[in-house]
Amino acid sequence: MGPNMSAYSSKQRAAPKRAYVTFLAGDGDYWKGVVGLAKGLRRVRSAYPLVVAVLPDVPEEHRRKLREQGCVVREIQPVYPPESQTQFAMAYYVINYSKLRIWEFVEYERMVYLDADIQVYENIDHLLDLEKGRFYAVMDCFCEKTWSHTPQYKIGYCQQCPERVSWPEQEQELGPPPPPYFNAGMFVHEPSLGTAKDLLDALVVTPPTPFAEQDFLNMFFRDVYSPIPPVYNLVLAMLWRHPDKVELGKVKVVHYCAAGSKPWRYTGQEPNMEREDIKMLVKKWWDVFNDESLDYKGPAVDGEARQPLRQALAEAGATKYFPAPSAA
Ligand SMILES: O=c1ccn([C@@H]2O[C@H](COP(=O)(O)OP(=O)(O)O[C@H]3O[C@H](CO)[C@H](O)[C@H](O)[C@H]3O)[C@@H](O)[C@H]2O)c(=O)[nH]1
Ligand SMILES: O[C@H]1[C@H](O)[C@@H](O)[C@H](O)[C@@H](O)[C@H]1O
Ligand SMILES: [Mn+2]
Repeated sequence: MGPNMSAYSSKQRAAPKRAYVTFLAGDGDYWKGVVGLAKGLRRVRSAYPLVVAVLPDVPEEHRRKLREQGCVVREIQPVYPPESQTQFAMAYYVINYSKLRIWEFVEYERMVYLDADIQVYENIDHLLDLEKGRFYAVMDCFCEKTWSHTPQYKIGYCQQCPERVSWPEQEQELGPPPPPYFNAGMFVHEPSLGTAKDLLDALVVTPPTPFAEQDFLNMFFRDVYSPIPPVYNLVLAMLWRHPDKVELGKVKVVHYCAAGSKPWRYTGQEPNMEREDIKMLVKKWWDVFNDESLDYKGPAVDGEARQPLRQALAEAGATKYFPAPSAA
């Protein structure tokens, strides 16, 4: 190796490796979300690449579309929920729990995770400079019907406006007020094989609950969770549930998670979807997706990264915690 080459590699080693990461499962249309996100990150001149953790069921044709947009495609193995309770909701849990694999991406020191139904409208690279050792994410809203199984919803309590209905102090059955709860569509995390192992160890003894990995991550990171402002993950229901808490002009990241709001499936038929702000945000997403000037023009991105961590995992004796599925 010549002197230039070694200088280059030591420089590479010195630079902290950072990236955005999203997740893709299945042969449906979520790849459109990932392409939109890749172009959105380019539009705001993010300094870091977008890694896509793909499950084995993502067809090659879709992986190619992602590489053509400059994404780093990394195949991950599915994470299965603990046995029993799972049967009819199996696919849902496998999809969501598999997100936990991103803690295995230890060639990156720090990552911002973003769901595929998220778009970034202003640069958020500074999130990667936050103090390490904490888990950063935006607090969720409990007001939509998706929350109807919870005591919060039943008494009309939402952490976004605790003053509306305060948590009953006296009532024994509800217990203490719930700790701050984040939406897991966006968060800042530090990959680590130790944490990856702890997550999977905890998962096998945790019965699945309705919000799957979101509930699980909320439990797991409860003591290190630091809320960040809602502009980093606008959960769309905030627009009609807590309009006083949203300044739409300042929002940096939009999460198209409300029922009927995925831009690539939008019909305008579902409740609240006829709102002008929603129509504007859906159009804004399409404008980025369709903007050819945002297509990737850099050097061809290599085929699948060869999973350098497989070796590391084996050395750490961790493979038994990430078993290959028997058959599904
Ligand atoms: O068929 C699918 C379904 C999901 N996904 C990936 O999984 C992510 C999560 O799914 P959704 O965005 O459709 O779901 P929500 O935004 O309603 O999900 C919320 O609740 C989920 C669990 O209920 C997760 O916690 C998720 O992170 C949180 O934002 C998607 O963005 C996408 O990245 C796929 O790739 N293919
Ligand atoms: O992750 C879920 C999901 O995105 C729902 O659509 C939303 O109503 C919830 O608040 C959120 O926790
Ligand atoms: Mn989502």
